[in-house]
Amino acid sequence: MYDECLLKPNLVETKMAATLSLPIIDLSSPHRLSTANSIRQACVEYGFFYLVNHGVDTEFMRKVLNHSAKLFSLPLQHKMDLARKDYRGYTPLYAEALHPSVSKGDPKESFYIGSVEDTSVAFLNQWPSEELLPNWRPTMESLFWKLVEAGKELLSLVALSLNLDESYFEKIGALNKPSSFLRLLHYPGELVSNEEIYGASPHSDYGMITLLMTDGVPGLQICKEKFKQPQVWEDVTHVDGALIVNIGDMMERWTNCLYRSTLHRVMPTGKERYSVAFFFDPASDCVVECFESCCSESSPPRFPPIRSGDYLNERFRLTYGSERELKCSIQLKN
Ligand SMILES: O=C(O)CCC(=O)C(=O)O
Ligand SMILES: [Fe+2]
Repeated sequence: MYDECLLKPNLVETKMAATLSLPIIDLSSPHRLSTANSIRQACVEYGFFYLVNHGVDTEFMRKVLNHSAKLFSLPLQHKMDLARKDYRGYTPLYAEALHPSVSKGDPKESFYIGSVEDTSVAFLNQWPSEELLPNWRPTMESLFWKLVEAGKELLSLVALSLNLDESYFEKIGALNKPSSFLRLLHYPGELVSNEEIYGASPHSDYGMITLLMTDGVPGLQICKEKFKQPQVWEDVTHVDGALIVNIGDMMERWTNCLYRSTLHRVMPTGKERYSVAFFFDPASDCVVECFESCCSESSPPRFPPIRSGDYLNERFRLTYGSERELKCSIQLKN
């Protein structure tokens, strides 16, 4: 699917990347049809847009990023006490690459929080103790709930944008215990070697939609035409108070590639950077099958139906290997 030359970007080309003006979508607008139309245009053209009035206020976003910075500044041993298990917890530097064929992991550390909404899995989450990081867990739980709320609201507009009933995703069971994940990210910033050409290697997200919070430090780039060579990368700048939303691979399958799951990456700038990604994915038993409004006789479905859980498991396996492999890579590094 990816060309190898993608992995060796020319740094000159990178520095000269053009800056995009992505569409801004107002989640609270009463003009739902025109908002849905703008979403459609954004998803067809970019697969990315900014979301404003989404219910997570700027002050709270700052608080979340501060809490995230506190976690990552803990001594490594404290963080390793929360090492990732069942896809939840701390992942150290270089332990994973978002592009499956990058041999060395990405120079970033992350902390994963799985659904707090689904009580059958919420207990799997790992939390720093209240003594170590006061108010950390309630802050992240509150963020989780706010993003679930924003995600559901946004999906009703996405359904409308595809000429479907506003409650379509609910009706097909996608939102009944959605498999959502928060990924707190820290890119340390200092360039350790010339080899480290990425903060996060090129990838598309696997799921339905991603809502991303950034701290203002640049680095995020997108490539609209993932199969075209040479690839053209454009900068996505931070907009204060806005979330950056992107379409994932499952939504691309659902829409028969009408909506793009756009390739993106994070380039290192030498500056420390924090971000928080919220992956809002369908419930695992929801079947992802081309929407009727997205196929016709002349444009038949390009992908067979697939259970969301099966699809995600396979993508996770390719990215993370098994949890056993993760433990080995951690031991080697300490
Ligand atoms: O850190 C960022 O800005 C993007 C992160 C990202 O694309 C991801 O975690 O999937
Ligand atoms: Fe991503």
